[in-house]
This record gives sequence, structure tokens and C-alpha cells, in this order.
Amino acid sequence: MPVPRLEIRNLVRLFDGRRVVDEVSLRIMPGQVTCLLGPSGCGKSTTLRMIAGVEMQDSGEIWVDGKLVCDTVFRVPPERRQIGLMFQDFALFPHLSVAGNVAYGLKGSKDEKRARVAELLERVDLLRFIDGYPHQLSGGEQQRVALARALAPRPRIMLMDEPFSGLDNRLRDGIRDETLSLLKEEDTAVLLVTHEPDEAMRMADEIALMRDGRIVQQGAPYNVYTRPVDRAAVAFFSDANVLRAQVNGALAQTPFGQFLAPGVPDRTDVDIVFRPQHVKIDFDRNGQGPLPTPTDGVPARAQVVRARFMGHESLVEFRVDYDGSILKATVPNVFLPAAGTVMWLTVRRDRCFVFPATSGKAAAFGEGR
Ligand SMILES: Nc1ncnc2c1ncn2[C@@H]1O[C@H](COP(=O)(O)OP(=O)(O)OP(=O)(O)O)[C@@H](O)[C@H]1O
Repeated sequence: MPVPRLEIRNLVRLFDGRRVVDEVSLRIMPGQVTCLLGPSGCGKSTTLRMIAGVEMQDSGEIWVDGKLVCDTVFRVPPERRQIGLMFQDFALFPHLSVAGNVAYGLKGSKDEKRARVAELLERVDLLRFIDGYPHQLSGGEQQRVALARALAPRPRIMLMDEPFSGLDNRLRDGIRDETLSLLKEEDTAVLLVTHEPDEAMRMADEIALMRDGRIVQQGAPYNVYTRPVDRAAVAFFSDANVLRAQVNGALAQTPFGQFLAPGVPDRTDVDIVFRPQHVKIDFDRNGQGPLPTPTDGVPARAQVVRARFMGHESLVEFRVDYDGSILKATVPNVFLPAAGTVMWLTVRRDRCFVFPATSGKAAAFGEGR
């Protein structure tokens, strides 16, 4: 079996008796980008700091290329771990030139260093600034110099903590893509920390979804998005509609007909969760909606509460007659029906998830953004 570039096993970190990192395990292969994704305070940065060696774990192990780097007894110091760091506030040294910054962690002769510096600055398209100083560069250019500096010593692993959050949106996409291709070329294993699902979807080969110190789901972005483990995992990536229903005879009754809830005991509440893009809208035809179909189920009559244009799509909120629940639907382009308009909704049944009912937790996890 191939040896992971980075492997962490059951990392635990306690602050004031609280497990802020709780049995976190990960394996990252060379050239692979893994995103540790989760809301603020879930323990992402603490995990990263332990791997970097600037913080000690209370238990667990860190392995690099099959060799133990740190457990609770043995510890390779941070500077000998061959790990590159790139943080949002990881500023360049203002008194050093661009070349001086990139050469900072390099060993070897003056000529060797100069060659490596030039190679990397060329790669990030900043060779013309080799003798310039950080204050002469834009934020995006400084970020690219920081990337060149982090990559110059050929780290085996790159740890990145929200490295692009200081950049404006237009710059960010370009720099993300450049960074990604450079890291892939160098065959670096990357652990990127972010609280932004879009960033994780864009960058990651694998997403590790973290909550309250634990990894709750791990896999390729497509799998994490389309097969969420729970209601909060759906809501973290997008708006989520939730219908609460009680189970009887393994069936949950909703405005859209019955949903299977196999193995759920009678009189237990479940949440039927689906994304706004999986709600279909139809016009009212003399009090009638579309006919039921096996894929879309039974249509539910609803009234428009409000509609907003979001740029590439419109977001329409409905109140469903059946039980008064509020549902959101997205429609491509401009669709802005007046409040009070009667319409009929159906849902893509294959895109609905049935989970045990949860209380307020999901809202705290980003639902309703
Ligand atoms: N040195 C410390 N002493 C006490 N508590 C700490 C310390 N460092 C972090 N914490 C707590 O540990 C938890 C996890 O913090 P951490 O910075 O790892 O979260 P995060 O997921 O990276 O959040 P963010 O995205 O906001 O940076 C937080 O509740 C934080 O308050």
C-alpha cells in the first residue's frame, strides 16, 4: 500500500478540559490537496498548528512519509519537519527584498539560492519584481511571493490556513488556481484549512468536514456534497429546506407525499432535507398543479412570500399551504413572481435526505445563510 506523505492518527488537543481537537485522523498522499472545512472555532487551526509543530497534542501521532514525527514523547522540531506554511497573516519581511524573502528558508550556495528564487518567481509570474520590496507590491502579488517563499525549500507538505481570505474575490480565484497547479507540479501534499465551502470545493481532492473538534465526514467533494451525513452537513454547503414529519409504518407524511424512513420507529420525528435547487416550480392552472410523478412525487400548493434576484439565479421563498412551512427554491436567471402568487412545488425525491430530527444545532451550523 502506498505510504501517505502525511498521516495523523487520533490527534487530541484539550483546552481547559475541553477537547477542541477530538481524535482527528487524516491521510494525505503526495500531490493531494485535502481541505479541512468547518465553521469558526471547530478546531481546524489547532490541528494545523500541531502538524506544524508549534503546538503539542495531548495525544495522537503525526507521521511523514512513513516516519514518526511526533507523538506525546518523541518530537521532531518544527524547522526539521520540511513543512511549508502559508497563513493569511503570514506577512513578508518588509525590510527584505522580494528575492530575500523567497530565499529566506533556503540552504546552499549563493548561486543555487538565486537560481531557485528566480525559478519560483518566474513560476508565479513575478520575476520582474525580484529586486523590489514588499510595499511596492499589491496584496495579490505579495500573496504570490509568500507562496514562492513557502515552496522554495521544496517542502514535502504545505499547510495553508485561510491563505486567500485577505484577497478580493476577483484576485482570489486566479491565485487559487495558480497556487493549486504549482503545488501539484511540486507533488506537495497540501492540507488547507478553510471555513468556505466554495473554496474547499474548488481546491480539494478530498474534503474533511469538521465540527466540534471531530471530522464528521470525509471524501471527494462530489461525495460529501451529494451524500451528506446529516442535516448540518447539507446546510453547511448551501441553503437547506427542512420539513419535519412524524414516522408511521416506516413512512413520513409530507406536503410532497410520503417518504421512506426505513428502520425508524413509529411516532419518531424525522427531517426531510433538500436544497433549493431541487425544488421545481409550476404555475397554477385553474386550481390544479402538475400531475404526480414517481421522481417528483406529489405537488404541493404554495404562495410566494418573496423573490430576490441573486445575480445568476433568483431565490424565491414560498409558504406551503399544507402545513405553513417556508421553503426556498432557486431558479436560473430572473424569476420574480409577486408576493401572494399561487404556485405548485415539487421536489426531486432522489435529492432529498431523511435524517433523524435535530433541534437548533443545524441553524448554528450555517443553515439559512
Ligand atoms: N491557546 C488556547 N487556549 C484556549 N483555547 C483555545 C486556544 N487556542 C484555541 N482555543 C479554542 O479552541 C477552539 C478551536 O480553535 P481553532 O482556532 O482551532 O478553531 P478554527 O476552526 O481554526 O477557527 P477559525 O476558523 O475561527 O480560526 C476554539 O474554541 C478556541 O477558542
